[in-house]
Amino acid sequence: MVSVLDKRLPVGSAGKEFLRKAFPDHWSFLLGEIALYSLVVLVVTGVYLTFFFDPSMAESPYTGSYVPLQGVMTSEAYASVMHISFDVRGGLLIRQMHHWGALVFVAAIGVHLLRVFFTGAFRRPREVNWTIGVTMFMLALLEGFCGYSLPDDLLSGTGLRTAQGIMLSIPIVGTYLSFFVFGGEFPGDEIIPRLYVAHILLLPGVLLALVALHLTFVIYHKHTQWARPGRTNRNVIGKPFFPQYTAKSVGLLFTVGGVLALMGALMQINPIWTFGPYRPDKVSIDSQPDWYVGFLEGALRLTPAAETDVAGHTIVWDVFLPGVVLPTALFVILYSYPFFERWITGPMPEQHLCDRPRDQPTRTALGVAAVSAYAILLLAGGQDVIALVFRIPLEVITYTLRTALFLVPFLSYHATKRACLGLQAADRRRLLEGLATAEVRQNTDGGYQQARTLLPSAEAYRILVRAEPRPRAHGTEVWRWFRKHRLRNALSRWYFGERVEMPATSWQRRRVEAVRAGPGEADETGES
Ligand code: HEM
Ligand code: HEM
Repeated sequence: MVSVLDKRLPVGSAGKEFLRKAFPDHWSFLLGEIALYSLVVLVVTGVYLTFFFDPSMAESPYTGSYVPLQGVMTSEAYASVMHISFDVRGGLLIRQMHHWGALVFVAAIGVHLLRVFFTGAFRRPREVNWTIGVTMFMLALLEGFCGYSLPDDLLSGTGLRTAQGIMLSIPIVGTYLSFFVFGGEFPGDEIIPRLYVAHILLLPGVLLALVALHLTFVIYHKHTQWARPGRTNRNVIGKPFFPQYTAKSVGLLFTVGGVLALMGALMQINPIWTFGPYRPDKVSIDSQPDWYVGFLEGALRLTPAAETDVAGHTIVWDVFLPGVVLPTALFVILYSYPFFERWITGPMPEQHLCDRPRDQPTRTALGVAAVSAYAILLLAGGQDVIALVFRIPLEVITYTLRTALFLVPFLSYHATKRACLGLQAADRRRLLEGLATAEVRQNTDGGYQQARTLLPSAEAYRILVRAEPRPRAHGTEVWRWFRKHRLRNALSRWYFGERVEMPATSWQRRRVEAVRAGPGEADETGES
């Protein structure tokens, strides 16, 4: 069969080259794969759910097997999810796997994004793949929100109401947008069928196409690797794709599937029967969105009320800023980050070695500050739960979190930058002083000294091989004073200005050159 195909298609040669591709090993490179495999679980479980889900908002009295709701008017959508949960064989398990899968999927993407950010894996030539990643991240959030809205229970209706409020807050076009999306007044009877098409066809279609493109780029650019003797900016050292890497990756697929099955079987999620079907006149005070929308909910809760009337239009700042400006700003920053860093770095060759976060103090500090701001907004999303559990007045929590939102990122930025520089200084000390041994030596004056050995070459290599962008001073003496260059130079000084210089004695450079030129490890395949 293989030879028949081989004679007709270029599978043999292309396949052989692909199967021998080297993939470097590191646990942090598994995060992208966890995202990939939870997406596989989502597609498989999602297809099963489509067999039973009915995306209709037509209402009728509930007649299913959950006794407390019998006779209550519900939509067909709600009744079908109740049917999946109580009557379909394995329905609740698959539904819970689907929901847990969604939570794990977005979490894996988030942590994968942070890995790529902190190791600088978005630098040339991977900027485009970063951009594709950010688009997938946005689509994943939308996909999760659409899915969460499908069961038409009180929680999903509350979420949709919030989304409509955010749409309405957009000046001038808000009302038209809301009418367009909902097909008239909220909630109408169009929104669930529309979200359904988006959820099972449109968004997964685009998402899967982008995942394919993303992985093609990973193969085309080759994967980044951590600096180790033999690993340079011009080669890739790792396990061949087949059989070693494939075996590991298939193992991970089964692990992700198994863990999600266990979670679906053992941990209840989104029990829609506790809150009942959505009714526009009812609001659930317990409602919490899925975790990945929590930061928006938190931002809405923390922003103080403020309105402005402009030419007969009311701008509701406390909804517009957190609901529209914040997510837009987040994605604009994410999209432009690699290009911003490149702009202040100036021309650099391709970068295939991962940065150690400590070697880029400003980038690492900015990342930690952003994560801390995100964590505070997420906490604010559950401010009512915190008030209830710890019996603290809601206002106290709100004011504390408002202050923390400004203070904590500022402090984390400076603390992280100091910590990175401190770690660089510790590296420098280890390079200069070597490692302490168990031997104690007596000198000619009778004093005692602990003997030291040179730092092992692998470790010296890791410390010394680092990308070394310097603050830029663009242009000639005259041009440098032009505003464009002044801003760029100032940003470059702030970004790259602080670093601990490593000793560059000739013996150390020679050692690095020696290991750099040396062969890779015996069990691994190198590829230029
Ligand atoms: C990125 C991928 C996906 C995410 C993040 C996601 C997320 C979700 C979430 C959170 C729910 C609510 C579950 C609940 O009832 O508790 C849901 C429902 C649903 N999803 Fe997805 N989903 C994804 C992909 C898919 C795909 C590919 C399909 C089908 C081809 C699908 C079909 C469905 C159906 C039919 C429902 C309604 C049934 C129900 O709520 O139990 N999903 N989805
Ligand atoms: C559906 C979501 C995603 C999937 C399934 C996915 C999958 C993967 C996989 C399997 C890899 C190779 C292994 C690894 O480095 O972890 C990878 C690499 C990469 N991903 Fe993603 N990813 C997703 C989202 C993102 C996002 C949100 C970003 C950034 C904004 C991103 C940026 C990158 C980059 C730059 C690489 C190359 C890294 C390197 O060579 O070191 N990806 N992705």
